[in-house]
Amino acid sequence: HDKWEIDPQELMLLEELGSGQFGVVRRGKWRGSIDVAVKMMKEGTMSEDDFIEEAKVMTKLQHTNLVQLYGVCSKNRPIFIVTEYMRHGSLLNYLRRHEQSLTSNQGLLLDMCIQICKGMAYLERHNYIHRDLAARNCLVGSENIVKVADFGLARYVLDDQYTSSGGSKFPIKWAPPEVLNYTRFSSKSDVWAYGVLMWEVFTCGKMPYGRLKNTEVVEKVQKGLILEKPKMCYKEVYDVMRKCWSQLPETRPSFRVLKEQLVTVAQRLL
Ligand SMILES: COc1cc2c(cc1NS(C)(=O)=O)=CC1=C(NCc3c(C)cccc3C)N=NC=21
Repeated sequence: HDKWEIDPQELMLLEELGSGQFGVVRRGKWRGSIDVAVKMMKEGTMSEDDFIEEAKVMTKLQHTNLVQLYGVCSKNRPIFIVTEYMRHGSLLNYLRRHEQSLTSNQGLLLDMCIQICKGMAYLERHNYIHRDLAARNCLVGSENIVKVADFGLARYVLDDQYTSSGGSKFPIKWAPPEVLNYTRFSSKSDVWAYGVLMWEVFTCGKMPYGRLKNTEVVEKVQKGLILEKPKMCYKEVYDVMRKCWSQLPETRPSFRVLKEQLVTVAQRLL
C-alpha cells in the first residue's frame, strides 16, 4: 500500500475554504480526527500523472514552515491533494484583514518573514525550487505560525497562460529579470520573489508596483527599478529586501544567508 495514497473513504469533506483556477479547497477530517484541507483538482488543469509521481517526493519534505502534504487520492478523478489544515488561511488575506493591529507590530511582521525564510532555506538545502513564492501561497496557522505552501506545483500546471512568462496569468511582479527573459528558475529566483513577499508583508498586503500593468513592470524591472521602502519598515529590513533584488542571481544572498541576516536584524531592533 503506497504511503502517499489516501483512501477517500477515510476523508469527511466539510465546508469550502476557497476556490482557485486549479480547483476547490475544502476543510476535512481524515480518519475521523485529523484536520486536513483537500484540494480537488479541476480536470485538465494539471498533468496529473507527473504530479502524482512528484507527490511521493513532496510527502518527504517535512519542516515546521512548510505546509505538510499528507497524500493524494489518485484512484479516481478529480484527484484530491490532502494537506495539513491552516486555520487562518492565506497570508495575503491575513495581512489585509489584520492591517490595523499589524502596522504597529514590526516584530511580528519580521518574525513572519523569518519563518518563511526558514522554510525556503530547507527547500534550498533540498535543491527544491518553489517557482511561485508569494504571500498568496503562504498559509497562517495558530500562534502566528506561517508556512510556505504550493511549493513546486507550478511545474504541473497545464495552462501555459500561467506557466510561460508571456502568459496573462504569469506572476510577473514576483519574477526576476532572468525569469522574465529566459524563464530560468533557480533558488536565486525564489530569493527575488522572497524580497517581494517581504514587501507584501511590510505593506500588509498591498499589490507590488500598484496598478502598473505587467508590461510596464517587465520594462521597469529590467531597467533596475525596485519597489520603494514600505513606510513602516525599518531601513535595515529594507536593506535586506534590496539584496534580494540584485539584477544578477549570483549576487543575491542564499536563503541560508538571508536567515542569518534577518535574525541579526531582529535581535538588534527588537
Ligand atoms: C481557513 O482558511 C483557509 C485555510 C486553508 C486554505 C484556504 C483558506 N481560506 S482562504 C481562501 O485563504 O481565505 C488552503 C489551505 C490548505 N492547503 C491548501 C493546499 C492543498 C489542500 C493542496 C495543495 C496545495 C495547497 C496549498 N491548508 N489549510 C488551508
